[in-house]
Amino acid sequence: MISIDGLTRVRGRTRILHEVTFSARPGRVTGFLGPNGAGKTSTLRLLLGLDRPQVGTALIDGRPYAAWDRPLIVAGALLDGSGAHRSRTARAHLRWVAASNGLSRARVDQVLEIVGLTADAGRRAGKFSLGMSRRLGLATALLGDPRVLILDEPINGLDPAGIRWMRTFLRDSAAQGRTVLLSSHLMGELAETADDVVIIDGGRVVAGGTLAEVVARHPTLEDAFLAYTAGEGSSW
Ligand SMILES: Nc1ncnc2c1ncn2[C@@H]1O[C@H](COP(=O)(O)OP(=O)(O)OP(=O)(O)O)[C@@H](O)[C@H]1O
Repeated sequence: MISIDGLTRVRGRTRILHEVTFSARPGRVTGFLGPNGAGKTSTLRLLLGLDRPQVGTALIDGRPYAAWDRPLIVAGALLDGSGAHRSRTARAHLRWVAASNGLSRARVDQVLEIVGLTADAGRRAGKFSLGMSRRLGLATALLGDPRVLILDEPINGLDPAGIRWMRTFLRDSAAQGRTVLLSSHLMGELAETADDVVIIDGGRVVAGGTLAEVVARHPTLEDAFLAYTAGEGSSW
């Protein structure tokens, strides 16, 4: 369970998040949507303890992420890139992260298999394509078999087969009882994947609920999104 309550973050003189409040529940995929610069990544960084809010709390299963002893078991995160040093092979990177969290080498081979990188495990991360880097980042997130997944634009850089694979993977993860929170600005993709939707614009939550509640009287999620963000043509 992810519980975000009253998050406010100021950078310099700009308030980039204003009392952001929402939750993401186990067994469900929650889509976190917003135009460019709306505050999605900023919210996810606060949730992962990479930045600190001036006001508010962001909890994973009742505690801040950084307060968990073995965080990889609680939550797996995919932000920008793979997180691997360019000169490290995919397998060496995963073994290093696994060791730091007391996880086995056997688990490294499992996650390589899950994300389809077994054949490339001996290649250096710096030689990976964008899609392969995303897969390696996801493999890292999955190392601890976490009950919560936090993914920033997970399908960026994936080819059509990879997008389909990711969709199925996220749905299966939720079906197994995991909490899945993913940010995106790809409406069609989210309409296929998300159970719940939160829309943020200008650092404020402007809509939230089940997919059906958020779409409501609008023909599609994209129409609802553009109406909530008053974004017809402004940021696309
Ligand atoms: N390092 C930074 N320094 C100053 N301002 C920042 C920084 N990172 C983000 N911001 C500002 O915070 C606001 C929210 O940015 P954020 O990256 O969270 O948006 P986003 O919804 O993830 O956007 P996108 O869809 O473009 O990735 C923007 O106004 C941005 O300019």
